[in-house]
Amino acid sequence: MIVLASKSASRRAMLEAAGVAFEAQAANVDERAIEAGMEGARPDQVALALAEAKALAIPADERLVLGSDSLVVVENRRFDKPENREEAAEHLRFFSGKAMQLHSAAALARGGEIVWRHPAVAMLFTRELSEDFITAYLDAEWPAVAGCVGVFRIEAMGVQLFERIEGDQFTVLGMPLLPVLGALRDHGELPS
Ligand SMILES: Nc1nc2c(ncn2[C@@H]2O[C@H](COP(=O)(O)OP(=O)(O)OP(=O)(O)O)[C@@H](O)[C@H]2O)c(=O)[nH]1
Repeated sequence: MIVLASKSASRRAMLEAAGVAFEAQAANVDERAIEAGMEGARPDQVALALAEAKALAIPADERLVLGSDSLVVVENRRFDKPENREEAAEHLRFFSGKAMQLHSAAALARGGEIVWRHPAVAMLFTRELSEDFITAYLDAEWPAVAGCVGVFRIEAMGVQLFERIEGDQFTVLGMPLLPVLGALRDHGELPS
């Protein structure tokens, strides 16, 4: 059985639906401190570093530990999860009419060493969002989207934000599940 170093309901749901046996433990990682030390790094490098830090944060003897991280980039600005509803509205106003890169990375650790890592990115094209829409959207989706980078749950009303999406659906949900399953097979955690 692997350890999922995450408090993310979306990541847990992906592994459960895929039939992966796992135990979830939140990883106690200071994400802001790691990001602060990576000024100038590419967003895929930051997401990978955070995924690795989470995977390494759980002492699990010889069990595989899976860490993952997602972040959003719009016009070279990086966005984490909104702190409050006002910030969520600000994020949505900025995203309006723009292309959003959603980086989701994953890493596996065993015995305190990273044994596999994978960055992934999806492109989401946000339509022009009116102030009335933003208010009605947050009336319906706040605080459910407080834990979601990009201020959306694609499987819920978040889909109304976009005109077009390019990329893997799991990357959008927060973890590149297909490469993760391949790595679990390679490490004997899933039948080939
Ligand atoms: N339900 C849902 N969650 C999403 C979606 N897109 C991104 N997320 C979530 O947004 C969160 C991104 O924040 P992270 O810092 O990577 O992860 P976290 O939620 O803090 O959880 P940890 O893995 O414990 O760090 C993750 O939980 C993603 O699963 C989506 O479309 N739907």
